[in-house]
Formats: sequence, structure tokens, C-alpha cells
Amino acid sequence: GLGLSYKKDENFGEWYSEVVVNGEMIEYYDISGCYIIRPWAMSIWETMQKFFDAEIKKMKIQNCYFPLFVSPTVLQKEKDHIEGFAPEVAWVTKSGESDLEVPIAIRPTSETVMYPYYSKWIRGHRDLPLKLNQWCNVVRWEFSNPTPFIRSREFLWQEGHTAFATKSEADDEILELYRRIYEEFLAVPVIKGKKSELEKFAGGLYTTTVEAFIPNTGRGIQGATSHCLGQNFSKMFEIIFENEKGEKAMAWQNSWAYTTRTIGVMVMVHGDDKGLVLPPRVASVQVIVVPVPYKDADTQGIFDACTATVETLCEAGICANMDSRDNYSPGWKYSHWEMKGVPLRIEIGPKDLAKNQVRAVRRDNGAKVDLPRSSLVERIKELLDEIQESLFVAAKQRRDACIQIVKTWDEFVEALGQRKMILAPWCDEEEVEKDVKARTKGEMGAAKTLCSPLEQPEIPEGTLCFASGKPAKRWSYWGRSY
Ligand SMILES: O=C1CCCN[C@@H]1CCCn1cnc2cc(F)c(Cl)cc2c1=O
Ligand SMILES: [Mg+2]
Repeated sequence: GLGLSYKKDENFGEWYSEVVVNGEMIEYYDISGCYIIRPWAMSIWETMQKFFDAEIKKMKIQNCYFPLFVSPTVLQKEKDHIEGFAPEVAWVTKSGESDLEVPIAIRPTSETVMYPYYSKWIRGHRDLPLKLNQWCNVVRWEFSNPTPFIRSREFLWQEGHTAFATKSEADDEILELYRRIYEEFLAVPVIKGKKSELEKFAGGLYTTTVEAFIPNTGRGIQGATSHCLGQNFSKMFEIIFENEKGEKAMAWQNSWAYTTRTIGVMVMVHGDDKGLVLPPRVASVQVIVVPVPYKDADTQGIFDACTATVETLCEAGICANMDSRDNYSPGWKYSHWEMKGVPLRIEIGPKDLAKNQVRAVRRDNGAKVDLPRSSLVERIKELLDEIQESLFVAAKQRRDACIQIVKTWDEFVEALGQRKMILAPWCDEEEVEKDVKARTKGEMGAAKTLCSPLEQPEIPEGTLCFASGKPAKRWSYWGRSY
């Protein structure tokens, strides 16, 4: 029947798997780690894409499409940093009955696909900057526990690859777009930060990130990423141009991505024991109108009022629908649309009809309010804005409650045991991070750096690293992660 069999605070993993299926976002597929993305989730991806694509077009970034398949020679070109990734590369070895002469890799990311052509196209400084993006899928044959949206063997993303004549900083503008996707659309708080040397993209100079946090599991999760590649890849792929002084120079590059993981983070942060809770800005149905007929009361009048209400809201740009199915009770419909996380429900019964009003019910906190039909549009718009804001505020409060500032190792271990996101002063030495990982190994996974926040709290003179006792150089967030 309706309703979830698992509670979010008791069986988070099972709750999550059930809620994405019952909310009709995901259908499980007969290949492990692969999932069907149903329209209820695809519309969220499209809403984010519409925003992000328009924003990168303002930055004169152009979309393109490179092949899915990578020839092995070119994939090995990056051998230094991909040796760790080799086990997750998927290969095509046959067509029909016959083996391929040479196996072909399926892109796990597109540096090796794109950069040989960057090298060909970029000859002189007038060919720069070259700023391309592609919306596509990538395949990484992961073995650790597959989770819909969060960790799958195929996922959708955008990957941006930019090349400049001069040293360009990692793209702060892109990182800000990622923050906006999380905080303004998905109502999920994130922290902008820099990855440690150990956690960064090995092929680049440094990696910046927006880090989210899942209070229920006490794990950080990388929300999106932007890398400053320096000249590392232009050296490897000979992306060389003649500069304005006629000298040979190597291009400076950035690359950046966000993925369908964004949708999973939103579900984990906002969902509850009645199902999904969608932020209005990404909800494909923001208002569901349910007729509540009563015995011989004016059923047609109620239906007409519902139809008129939907039309009025749609004309005002609000995504409203009516559930007019006559084979389900109002109560069944309430549970169904709560499971799907529709932000607002409008009920119209005989009493509402008589008073020329509607009853609006918020999905996030269950609050009910009677609205006169005369001021319906403005009141509904206010309610939707209120829901969007309060989802973000509530999520930020829950996330902030998980942040623990520590100064010593004992405090660190205690906070880790309490599944916290730990802010600690650190000597910024890679060996020390490796040591923390070794010392916190366990079946829940080791602690690692999540990011060093771009907004650094001040470090009082004499502050020592929580792990090594050496002079602290920067604050960093630590914790377990996905
Ligand atoms: O994160 C981004 C932004 C968009 C473009 N790419 C970079 C780096 C991707 C790292 N990475 C991540 N995963 C990988 C998996 C693989 F199997 C292989 Cl061969 C390589 C990689 C790999 O380089
Ligand atoms: Mg990976």
C-alpha cells in the first residue's frame, strides 16, 4: 500500500532507495549500478540545465559534443594519473560476433578525447580562449556500493573545458554557479572550498569544490568541482600556441563539472518519512489541486472550481495540475502527492466552494491555510517562496548543527564518532592527512579532508595542528564522505 516501510532516521539507506522509487524518480535496472531516470527526476535535471546553460552562454562558453569512445592509445596518454582509475574504465571489445581488433574505452571523462583536438585547433593566441562544454553521460565501473544518483556506473553531467593564453585562476564564476544550483534551486547549503593535495584531481594544479553534508549519515559529499589545471595537460597534449611576441607558449586550462548526483543530495537533505520534499524552484508540479466531492454536494461545481484554479495558477506561471482521477479517494491522492514531494496541495470541497476559497496545505511543514480565490495567485506565490526559503533555512540549521570545531586529536575522534563535519586547524601536510586516514580507518570508512573553506576563519598565533601538533597553516573541514 501507500507509505514508506522505512524511516529516514532509522534505516537511512533503505529509506533512500524506497523514496526515490515510490516518488517515481528512479526505476531499478537489471544491470547493477545502473538506474532509469524517470520524468519526475529528469525534469529537475532539465530545470538546472536550463539555468546553468544560460549562465555559461553569457560567459561565451560554447556547447559541443565529442565521441563517447576513447582509443586506448590516447587514454594511456594520461597514464600517470589514470593508473588509479584503470579498474573503472569500461571497454568495448566486440561488435556482433567478432572481436574488435583493438578494444575501445567508453569515456569516464573527456580530457583524453578532447585535448588532442584542442592541440590541433589552438595554434596562435587568436585561437584563445577556447571555452567548450558538453552535456553528456560518462561511465565509471565503480565497485563500491551503488546508490541512485549518488554513485552509479553511468551518470549525466556537464563537463566544461577551457583554455587560456595566460594563467587563469580556477573558475570562481563556475563555482559560484554551482553554489547557486545547490542553494538557490535545490535549497541545499554547501561550502566553497579547496581540496587538499591528496584529494584534488591529480592531473591539475588545484581543485575547488562545493561540499554538501548529509546529516543522517554524517558524511560529506562533493557537490560539484572546478579544477585549475595549470599547463599540465597542455604539456601532455601539446596544446601550444604562438603568443603575441611570436614565442611558443603552452595554454592554461580549467575544467569543471556537476552531475545528476545533485538530485540525490536534494532527496537526502529534504526527504522525510512521507516521501520526497521538492523545493518549489525545481518541482515540475508546484501545486496539485484535489477535488473533495461530498455525497450529493455540487460535484460539478467543485470540479469546475478546481479546473478554474489550475488555469488561473498556470496563467500566472505557476506549475499547477489537478488530480481528477475518479478511481482514487482524496485521501489516497493526498498521500500520493506527498510521496512525490509536491510543495503545495490545494483542496476544494463543498465548504470551500461555498466560501469561494481554497484550502492550501504545505508539504514541508503540513501547515494548512484557507485562501480566498480572489487573491489566490499572489498568496500561492508567497507560499511557494516561503517554502523555498524555509527548506534552505531548515537544511542549513541541520547542517550547521553537525559542524564541530576541534583543536585536539581527542576532540576530533569524539566528533567523528558523533558523525560530525569537523572544522580543525591543520598543518596542511599531506603525510599528516594520510596519517589521519590510517588512524581513523574502520568499517564506517576513514576520515579525510572534505575541503579547506575559501572563507578561512583567522588562526590565532600559536595555533597547533589538531593531528600533528605542528603550527597550523589553515582551517580544513574533515569527516567521512561518500
Ligand atoms: O572533474 C572533472 C571536471 C570535468 C572534467 N574532468 C575532471 C576530472 C575528472 C577526474 N577523473 C575522475 N574519474 C576518472 C575515471 C577514470 F576511469 C579515468 Cl580513466 C579518469 C578519471 C578522471 O580523470
Ligand atoms: Mg571516482
